[in-house]
Amino acid sequence: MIRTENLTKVYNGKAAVDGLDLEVGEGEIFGFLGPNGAGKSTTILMLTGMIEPTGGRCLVDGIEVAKDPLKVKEIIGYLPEDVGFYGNMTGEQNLDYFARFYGMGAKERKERIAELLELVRLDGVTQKAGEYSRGMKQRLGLAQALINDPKVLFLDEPTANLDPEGVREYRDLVERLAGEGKTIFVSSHILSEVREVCRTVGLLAKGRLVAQGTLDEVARTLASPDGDAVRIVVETRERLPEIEDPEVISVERNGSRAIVRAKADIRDRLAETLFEQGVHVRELRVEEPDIEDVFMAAYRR
Ligand SMILES: Nc1ncnc2c1ncn2[C@@H]1O[C@H](COP(=O)(O)OP(=O)(O)OP(=O)(O)O)[C@@H](O)[C@H]1O
Repeated sequence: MIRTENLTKVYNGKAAVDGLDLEVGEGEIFGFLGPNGAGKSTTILMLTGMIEPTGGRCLVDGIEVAKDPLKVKEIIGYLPEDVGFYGNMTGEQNLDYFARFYGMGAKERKERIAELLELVRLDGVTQKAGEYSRGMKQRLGLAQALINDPKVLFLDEPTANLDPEGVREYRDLVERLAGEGKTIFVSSHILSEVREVCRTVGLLAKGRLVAQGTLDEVARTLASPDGDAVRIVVETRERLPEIEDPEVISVERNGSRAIVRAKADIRDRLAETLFEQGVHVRELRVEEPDIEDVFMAAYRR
């Protein structure tokens, strides 16, 4: 549903986004992670047709964004990092103003806006948007992003201004929208945020994609200098014998426990070998890396 090919944006001779190849499937909730300044917003601006790439291209639902930005805008919703509204108009009036750009008739606008205000829990709010708290602005931004019932939703740091209750409601909403078949692309520098809602992630650092896949896959790739080596924890009653297996990279012993680093998950074979040698296995499991740790390390790279 979303694809970038060698996507690049250069500002003042420096690449903010550097040869990005991304692929996000239909109905996915994709988390675009990276520290401040990694190039997340710049990528989203290119994907939503707000700025043009210096090189490469991006496609949304098969449409090349730079060639047909208006067509793309019809099928996407976008919540920018800093949402701006007309301060002297209510939330409803702001949405109505925005909805007109989509050529919606008065009746359709009224119904859709009422539905959206309820969805983001701003129904019944009569204040002008200029008096809104940051969290309320964020909610109104989300309603605005949904006005055209988009197929693809781009959310740039959507929880930045929300309180815990707001974050919980936002998560429920994202799940619900994904349940309707929408593709959701969320950028964040907060791992725990992405971890809650996203099935797949891409990690960006200095404009480059460091890893992509499920969170576990990404964590494993980052954790291990030899790519996707599997760490197997083995605890045995007897001393662990030498392991002769072509897939084994190294064995680190510590008393009755050992960490076996292997090119693949060889637990079944290992269990059989140890059984044949009369060694009693107490524990045999794949050690999942601590995600927080590996991401922090990747951020610092
Ligand atoms: N309009 C611009 N002109 C010049 N440089 C820019 C411009 N926009 C972004 N940059 C630079 O590009 C790099 C990436 O910025 P970007 O805002 O895309 O990062 P980000 O990952 O979204 O970070 P943040 O979470 O802080 O928004 C930064 O070094 C930034 O200074």
